[in-house]
Amino acid sequence: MADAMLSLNNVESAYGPIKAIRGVSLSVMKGQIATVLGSNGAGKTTILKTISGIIDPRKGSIVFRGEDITALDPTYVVKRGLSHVPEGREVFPLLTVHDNLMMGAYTRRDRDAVARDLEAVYAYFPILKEREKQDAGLLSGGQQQMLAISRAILAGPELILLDEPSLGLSPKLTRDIFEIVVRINRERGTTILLVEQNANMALNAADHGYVLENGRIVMEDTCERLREKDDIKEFYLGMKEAGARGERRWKKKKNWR
Ligand SMILES: Nc1ncnc2c1ncn2[C@@H]1O[C@H](COP(=O)(O)OP(=O)(O)OP(=O)(O)O)[C@@H](O)[C@H]1O
Repeated sequence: MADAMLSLNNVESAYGPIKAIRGVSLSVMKGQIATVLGSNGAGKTTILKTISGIIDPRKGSIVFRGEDITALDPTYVVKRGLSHVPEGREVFPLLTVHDNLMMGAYTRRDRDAVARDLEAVYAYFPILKEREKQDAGLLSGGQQQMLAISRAILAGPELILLDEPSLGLSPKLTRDIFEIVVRINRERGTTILLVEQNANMALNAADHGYVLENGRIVMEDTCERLREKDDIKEFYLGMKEAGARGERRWKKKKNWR
């Protein structure tokens, strides 16, 4: 049985009066990819922001590599080995591709290892090497996603938090990026927590999954088993039953079986 690298215990976070996540408990096992599925506004981004210290939770605790990191400053959390790839990438548009990557490594002193990591990300994404002297703002959306993931690797993380890498990308580019994410996990042993609306891609890439609805976890299981569940097929994989019966089932309340 793998160890939990990250655990959230009964975490609640809010924006003023709006409770965005309530009583969220989840674990990410060392060496695995875990995913949180959920539709718009379910609270996926809030979970990641709460883990990385951008938002302080109102309740609950977060343990990373055996240490309580609840509400710690994001800079400290990064130094402990946790990198966050935010939704919308947030690359520095006026810095070159190379300088964006080096921003990821700026707290590191192990220069040789940084140089090896730079070579590794250029091998995963050769287009970044080709364009290393160009401003990041000139890259396409998909290339900026590659850059954001690569910048996270340059921080030398044990765990990467990945917020909707498929956002705004074509199906082909989404597949390509997911393939590299899985390789990063398998080849480098980096643990990954991925939040996604694209359930199909996420359930194929990840080992373990959680379903988030209105800020609460309503289901968890291995991704292999989640793919076989009726509610997941219907509501997340779009495999509606045909005809009137299917229509009735579609309208009925989800009961997460
Ligand atoms: N800065 C904010 N101020 C107020 N409410 C917010 C803020 N950010 C998010 N929310 C609310 O918190 C809830 C959860 O939002 P969150 O962004 O975490 O969801 P999400 O699952 O990541 O959605 P999406 O897939 O659309 O990015 C939503 O009801 C949202 O409206």
